[in-house]
Amino acid sequence: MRRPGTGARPGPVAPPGTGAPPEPAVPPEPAVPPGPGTAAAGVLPTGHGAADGGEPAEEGPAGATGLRAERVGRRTGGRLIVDGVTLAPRTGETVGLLGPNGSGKSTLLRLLAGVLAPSAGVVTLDGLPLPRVGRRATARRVAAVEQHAHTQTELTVRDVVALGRIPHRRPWSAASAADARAVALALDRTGLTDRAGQSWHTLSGGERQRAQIARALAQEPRELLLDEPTNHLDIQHQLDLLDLVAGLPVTTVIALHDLNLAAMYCDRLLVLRAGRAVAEGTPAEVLTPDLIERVYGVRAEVTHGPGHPVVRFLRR
Ligand SMILES: Nc1ncnc2c1ncn2[C@@H]1O[C@H](COP(=O)(O)OP(=O)(O)OP(=O)(O)O)[C@@H](O)[C@H]1O
Repeated sequence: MRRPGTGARPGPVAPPGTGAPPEPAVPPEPAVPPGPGTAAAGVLPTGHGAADGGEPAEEGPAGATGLRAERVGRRTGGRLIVDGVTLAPRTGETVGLLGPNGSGKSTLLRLLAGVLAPSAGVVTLDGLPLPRVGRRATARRVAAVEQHAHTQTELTVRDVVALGRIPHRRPWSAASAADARAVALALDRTGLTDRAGQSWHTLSGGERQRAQIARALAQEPRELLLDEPTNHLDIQHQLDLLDLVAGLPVTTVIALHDLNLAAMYCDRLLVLRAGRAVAEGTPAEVLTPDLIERVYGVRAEVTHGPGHPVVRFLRR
């Protein structure tokens, strides 16, 4: 991810690590059931199969790296809600997903995470379709934070963050010192260390959001999928969170509504409208008054200072 004003890219990708998308669901009703049957599934890492003990990870074709969506489509209720979208983030970059409400951003992220199965096209990890990668192996690579986490279970913040370690642990094994370190580091990076013992249910919306990010960090992913992660955050925490993500040596796909934050923090943008990709490129290439009016129906001025474009909306 780019740090605002620097244009700097992160270094090499971190060691494998993390996270867990659930086994891709199979049509006709493609939502994959949440993680291994626990009431905490709502806050579980997307897809990590705690119960699917260690299937060997298959190797993909040489040279194919990272998470890619190739011409993916998703039909739900007789309607194509994602339609032929290709997304191939380069290693270490941050791709912003933009588009109006209902344009398909969350659905695309869920397809990338393997939470939903595409009804057309394919999502691959290092060149292998996700179903062949297996959900546990995918979970060690890909962490996803959805918009609304929930759980019926009484969990502390530390418990929630520790869920991110499940893909790395052998079934039924106790947490290791490395697990404890990863959890402590994730809590620290998200400013939640002093909330670690607090009940999840008593957290504010913004604190829950940060706890979910901490859970994803504890997964130590190489690919991070974030669905409007700044939603509940005050401006300081928005910037802190995006700075944090910018400093991670991971490839990130992030759905954002704030065009200026997208311009500040993303290397590339993909704009969706009615499920289709309508623009892709750098923020300076994509964020034009014409595009903003066509996609959002809003007039805007765009100025190009050093670093990134700045969008100013005009009254109708
Ligand atoms: N399970 C479902 N059944 C029927 N329609 C669905 C289902 N899931 C999503 N949709 C529809 O698909 C479209 C895309 O939804 P999605 O949540 O991907 O959009 P989005 O771009 O993330 O929206 P927002 O910015 O409001 O979060 C919406 O019109 C939504 O109502």
